[in-house]
Amino acid sequence: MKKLLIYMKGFRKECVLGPLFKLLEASFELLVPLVMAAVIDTGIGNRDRDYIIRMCAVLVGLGVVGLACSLTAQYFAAKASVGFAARLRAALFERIQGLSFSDMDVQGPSTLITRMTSDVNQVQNGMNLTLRLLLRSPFVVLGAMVMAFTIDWRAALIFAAVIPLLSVVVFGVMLWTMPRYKQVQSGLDKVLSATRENLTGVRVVRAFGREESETEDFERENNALTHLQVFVGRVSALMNPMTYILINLGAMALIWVGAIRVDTAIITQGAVVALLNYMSQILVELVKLANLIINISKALACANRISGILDIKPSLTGPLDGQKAGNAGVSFHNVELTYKGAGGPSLSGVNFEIKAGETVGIIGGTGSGKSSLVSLIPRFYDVTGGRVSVGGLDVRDWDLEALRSRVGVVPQKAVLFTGTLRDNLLWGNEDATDNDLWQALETAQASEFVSAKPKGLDEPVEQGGRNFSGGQRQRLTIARALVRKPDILILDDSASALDFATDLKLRQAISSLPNKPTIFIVSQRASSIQHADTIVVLDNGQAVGIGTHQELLLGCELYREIYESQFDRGDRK
Ligand SMILES: Nc1ncnc2c1ncn2[C@@H]1O[C@H](COP(=O)(O)OP(=O)(O)OP(=O)(O)O)[C@@H](O)[C@H]1O
Repeated sequence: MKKLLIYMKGFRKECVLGPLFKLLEASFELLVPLVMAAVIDTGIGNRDRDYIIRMCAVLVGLGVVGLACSLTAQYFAAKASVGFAARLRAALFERIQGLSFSDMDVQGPSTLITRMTSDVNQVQNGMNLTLRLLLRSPFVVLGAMVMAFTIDWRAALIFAAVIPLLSVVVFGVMLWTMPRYKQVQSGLDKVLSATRENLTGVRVVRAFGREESETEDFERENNALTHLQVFVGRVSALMNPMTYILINLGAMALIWVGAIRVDTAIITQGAVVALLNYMSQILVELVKLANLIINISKALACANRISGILDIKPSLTGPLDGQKAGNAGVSFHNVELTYKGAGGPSLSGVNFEIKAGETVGIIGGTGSGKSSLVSLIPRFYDVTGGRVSVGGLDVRDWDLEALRSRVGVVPQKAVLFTGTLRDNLLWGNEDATDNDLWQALETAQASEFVSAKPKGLDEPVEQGGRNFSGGQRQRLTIARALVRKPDILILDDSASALDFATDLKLRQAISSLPNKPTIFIVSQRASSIQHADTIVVLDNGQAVGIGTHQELLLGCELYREIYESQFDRGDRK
């Protein structure tokens, strides 16, 4: 938490004024029982109507001023805590943007979303309550005790007996419930992640008719959470009757002792009422204090989890004076890649060299390592053995930004972002003109359907690009990469949803680009890569064949099998 306090910088005034106004409010509250005592003793005792009205006006005044102080404190506390949370979210977002794919794999997107949302909210809530109540509640408890002892220390001895008992009940329930609330939180996390997974995969769930079993699974998790919540709720609910029993016993004792002392004219009736008021003020504040402690401990746990993310040292950093330019030739030297936490290597002993402007086809069965191989070029992952070079230089010696600005990547999953088509295409190069965008769309075989849209480049893109078909999304992501005019273009199975004719036209258009990039085409279709200058055949993370189509047909059994199986199906073009 300490580390997070740097994000409170600039809110010093709010952190002082918030609690200060809360203390002022509490001071006015502590005066109320005294005024009430005066109304009873002097006003009612002497049947002095004017005095009663004056004192009632004082009570209203105290209430209004107290309310004003409370609202002011709330304003400062909210300003500081909301500002703190906003900065924290921004810092988290920036850190997550800087994480490597490897770091992201370890954390997982669900965890990162939880850190950015509910954890930050919890910390914001904890900060707000701390600013308002951390000083106020103990101040009222102490103040009310002092006032009670000043009124009549003998009668106030009842406080000395009741308050420790009250504290035992309130804090005992708090200590018991705190760890259970943690279990509730983790149950809630489970329900949330089940919901998220189910909603993201809703089409698959329906396609496989899994609605019933998914509902059953969900109900099981949900019922477990409900049982735990009800159980914890019941125990917490015991707190109120127990504290009220104690407070009423205390009140009875106070009235009993007070009556005797009023009879013997040691204290007045008003003083007894004031003592009763102080007792209930103490009760309310003890309950608030217990809630505050629960909230602070929850906030601290969340703050530690947030710190955990902020503390991650990005595992990928480029040297500050790294390589910024070079030709677009790519070479793999004895490359090995083992993902963090994976049992074995996903790539091993991969060697090949590609000259600038050549086209490389990468083919192999599912899970053979095709995506892993191309992800090493823009340094999405670092090799765990050997080296990958671009322009003759190890990618780890490149300035990371410069390296990535030269590579256009079209990932397997076509992802578009909410906005317009233009917004999405400008991701490739924000300075691109409309003419550049249309050229990229033309090459990506997307200009026809984009120009048919009523708003053209200004056509809205809904979340995830769901208002476009799979094939249209693929072509738009290819256009986005082309807008960058990359020196190296990686198409990771990005034409899988296109028909053969469109796929062919796309490859021809890319190959005839004026400054033809070095192109990596990952595909399961032999037809997509057979005209490449070099084809790399992967099997179980190893390059079992490297050469041209003709060479591989003669010398690589796996390639021949893939080709012939597709040829037989008539896939060949
Ligand atoms: N982020 C990751 N963390 C751990 N293991 C991974 C990760 N990505 C891929 N793998 C593993 O590495 C191996 C190669 O995966 P990769 O995605 O490169 O295969 P692929 O040939 O592109 O497969 P496909 O054609 O199905 O997309 C697989 O066994 C996969 O389980």
